[in-house]
Amino acid sequence: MRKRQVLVMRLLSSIVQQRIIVNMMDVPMIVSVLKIRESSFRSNLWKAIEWLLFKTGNEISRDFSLEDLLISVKECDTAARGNEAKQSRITPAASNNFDRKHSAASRTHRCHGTDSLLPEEMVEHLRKGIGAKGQVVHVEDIGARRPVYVEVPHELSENMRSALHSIGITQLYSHQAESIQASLFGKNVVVATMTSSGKSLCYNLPVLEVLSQSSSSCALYIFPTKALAQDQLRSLLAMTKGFDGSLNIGVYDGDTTQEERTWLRHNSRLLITNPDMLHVSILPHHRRFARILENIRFIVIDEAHIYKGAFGCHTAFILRRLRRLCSHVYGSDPSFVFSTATSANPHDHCMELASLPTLELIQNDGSPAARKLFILWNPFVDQETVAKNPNNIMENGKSSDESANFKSSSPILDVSCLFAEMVQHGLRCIAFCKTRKLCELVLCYTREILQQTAPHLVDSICAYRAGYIAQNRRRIESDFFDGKLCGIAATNALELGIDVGHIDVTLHLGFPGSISSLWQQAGRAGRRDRPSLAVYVAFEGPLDQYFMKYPKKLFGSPIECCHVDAKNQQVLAQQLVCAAHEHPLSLSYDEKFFGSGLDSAIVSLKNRGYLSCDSLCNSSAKFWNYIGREKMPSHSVSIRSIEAERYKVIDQQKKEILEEIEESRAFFQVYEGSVYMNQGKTYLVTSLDLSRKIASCYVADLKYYTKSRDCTDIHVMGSKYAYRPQLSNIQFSRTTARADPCKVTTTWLGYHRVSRGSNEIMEKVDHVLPKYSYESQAVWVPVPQSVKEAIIMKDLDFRAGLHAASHVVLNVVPLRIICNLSDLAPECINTEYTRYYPERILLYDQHPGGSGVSVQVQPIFMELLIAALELLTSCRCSEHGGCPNCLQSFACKEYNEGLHKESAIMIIKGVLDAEKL
Ligand SMILES: Nc1ncnc2c1ncn2[C@@H]1O[C@H](COP(=O)(O)OP(=O)(O)OP(=O)(O)O)[C@@H](O)[C@H]1O
Repeated sequence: MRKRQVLVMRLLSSIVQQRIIVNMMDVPMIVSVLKIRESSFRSNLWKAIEWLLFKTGNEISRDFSLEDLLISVKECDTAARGNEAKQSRITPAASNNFDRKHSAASRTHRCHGTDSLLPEEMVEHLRKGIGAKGQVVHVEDIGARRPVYVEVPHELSENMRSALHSIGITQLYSHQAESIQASLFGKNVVVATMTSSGKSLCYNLPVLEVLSQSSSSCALYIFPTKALAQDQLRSLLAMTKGFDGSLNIGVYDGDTTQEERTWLRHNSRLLITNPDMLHVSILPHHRRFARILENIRFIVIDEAHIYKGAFGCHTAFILRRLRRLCSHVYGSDPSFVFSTATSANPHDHCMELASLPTLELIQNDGSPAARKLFILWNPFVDQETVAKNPNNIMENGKSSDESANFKSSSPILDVSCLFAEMVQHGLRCIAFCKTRKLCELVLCYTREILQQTAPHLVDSICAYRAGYIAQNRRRIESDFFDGKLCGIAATNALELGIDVGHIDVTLHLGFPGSISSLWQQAGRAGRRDRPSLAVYVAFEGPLDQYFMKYPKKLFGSPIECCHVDAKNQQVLAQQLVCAAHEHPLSLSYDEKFFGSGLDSAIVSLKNRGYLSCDSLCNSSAKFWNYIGREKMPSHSVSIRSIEAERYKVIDQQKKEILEEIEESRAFFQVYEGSVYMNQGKTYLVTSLDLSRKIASCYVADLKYYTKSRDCTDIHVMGSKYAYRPQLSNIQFSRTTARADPCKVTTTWLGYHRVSRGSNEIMEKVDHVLPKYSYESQAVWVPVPQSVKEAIIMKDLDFRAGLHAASHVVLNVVPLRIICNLSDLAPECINTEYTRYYPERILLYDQHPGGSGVSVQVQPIFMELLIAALELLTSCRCSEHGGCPNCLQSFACKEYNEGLHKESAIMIIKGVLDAEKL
């Protein structure tokens, strides 16, 4: 009783003290929560206090906020009804899932130890500790690989040998010697060996050898990111310390000052750049680079596997523009060296990328690799799995069956607990997360855990993702390298080979989209000769659960192909305009670079007023000159589908820029009233200035998060208009999937404030923002009218069926195509609107300009429908809204509302039947 009194006193004083905060926040919000609970509030007050005490381990000295109490009232009310697993209205988006389980999970065992552990020891530690419920469903032991060393080839001069010595290398791996010899022989080479297998030396040694033999020879290095370019500059400068000063190695990118640019153009012999810079600066102004282009001996393309999708397609044409200028204007014929991650087709991919006649593939990896243990971790482990697994006997002798009714079921929480474990036990770790938001959440929750288990380590971890300003990213990279940080929650921005020093463990929150990407990420740990650990934590989605069930499919499957579509007519047209601006086009000379589509593309560009020619010559000898209106056509061709318009997110207290965010994301993430996360801290956004493109926010400890209310319309261009408000009467006699250009338009309605504790909507706020539109590509198939009628006859929800069908097709795409799932989105039907939606199953490329995935999906659409039907009919869930194993989707813009499984089954069957007609 004494405890109760103390607590109530503290609670009341806390409420009084928090009045200002309450005022600053949102009084209506608090009142609305109170109203919802009015009837049961008093009777539940004591229960809530006890609940709060229980949650915080009887820590009566802690201050509780009013919101803590309100949330506890709801929690204990829910728990008392024995309904802890109650679904909130908006399950199961990842963050919600976490929040729903967070309070329960915080009561589970946490390790407070900080003794050093080796990666192998960590496996047992996890099995006995936070993984004692059987979450470790598989451990793949990937044995060590012994190095195959060879002598440094005699073709390399004494100068190169001493350069190697200066960086501590006396012997080469066999693949390095093989590729160096091929390059010195003048061949085009692609090196496709494991991560950290010393691929950089494969190009650095032959390039430096040739450049030091001839004082005019030059080389161009192309890296996909600025960070990699800087990393390479550091390695090259270290290697060439003893060289004479004539190389003048430098980075020429968007961060290079005008003076440096001029100096590099005049003096550099080894220029490091990126495809964007080639596209908008170097090629359009090629005369300024005449010295380099006349003497160019090597073009090096690092991380070639990155060049796929729309970016890959543009880069392929940029390389063709570069090669043609070298050939037609400067009389040079450089050799290519590609370095790429292992894939099923590195040779074909790189040949296509640069349109090369020959290319030598080097893939017999001679580098050593230490042992790696690869854990598959399933937070959704069921009794059956646990019972079957003999490893799941806990230390105290109890079979884990006894606790199998526990489902931790929060991958985000599990990754956060694992992250904290690694850091606590001295293992340097990267936690890879699929999205920026997940990355922030993992950081935030890991810090919360460390606050309880090892507070001195809270600041030793941070997040790393796109959006942070370059200066902050460089600081994080060097702090990690120097050991000031021991863990990073990262998106795939850290998947590429930036050297951040030794890493012991990689955590993978969900399947990253391709097996090759998973290996690429896991390869970041255990570089050099130390054993390492990887832990793949599954989401509840079908693909993750499939790999958890059948680990052989993950570890035994060949790595996927990497495709670049250098025949895309839209991209060809855009790039030909740029090429013609640089140097007149000719059918006779340029077909070998641009392919057989050149002729018709030239005619079309002539008709559109971009090209003209001297009409006296015959068609193949004609030269086509650029006559378009834009002074610099490359400036209007976006090669990464990256939007030029960005919003600055500013911390109004510290007056510093936290992030620069793309316009399309800004309206989802930093609207007025939204809760925004950065480096694990939560901020409240106070304004979004559309004219200055600035979002202002301040740090706020909020117990709710926000979800934007919006709806996205897809208008397939060239087809019937998508959103006419009346029913369509078009009958489709036959269904055939099509890939078409489309216009994607998002309309904002407002947002919800959602409680972090209970996941219930606290308040619905309306607001208006300008609509956001962009052009993209969609793949779609019409649904026959007869199917619609049959569904309506059965009194099922047709719209919800369409919505569910597009989800489930999206869910099976990764079974057939290597892609980043965030590239593609399903057409989601908004439940707030009751207007007409076209009868179709549709997926679209999420990035402005399109990423090329829809086009890849089109020929296999029917196979995907068959797989989707299998998935739906084999899933035993009985809810209309399905489950994350079948039709729910992370990508759902409507938070998985308005879905209907039975209706989706009828729709997919109907489309497949119609296709057979
Ligand atoms: N012959 C060698 N003997 C010993 N160490 C080597 C040798 N070659 C390279 N290394 C070292 O191996 C490490 C990895 O090299 P590097 O970064 O070039 O690999 P990579 O294959 O390009 O990596 P990533 O796949 O991440 O791009 C470096 O520290 C490098 O110094």
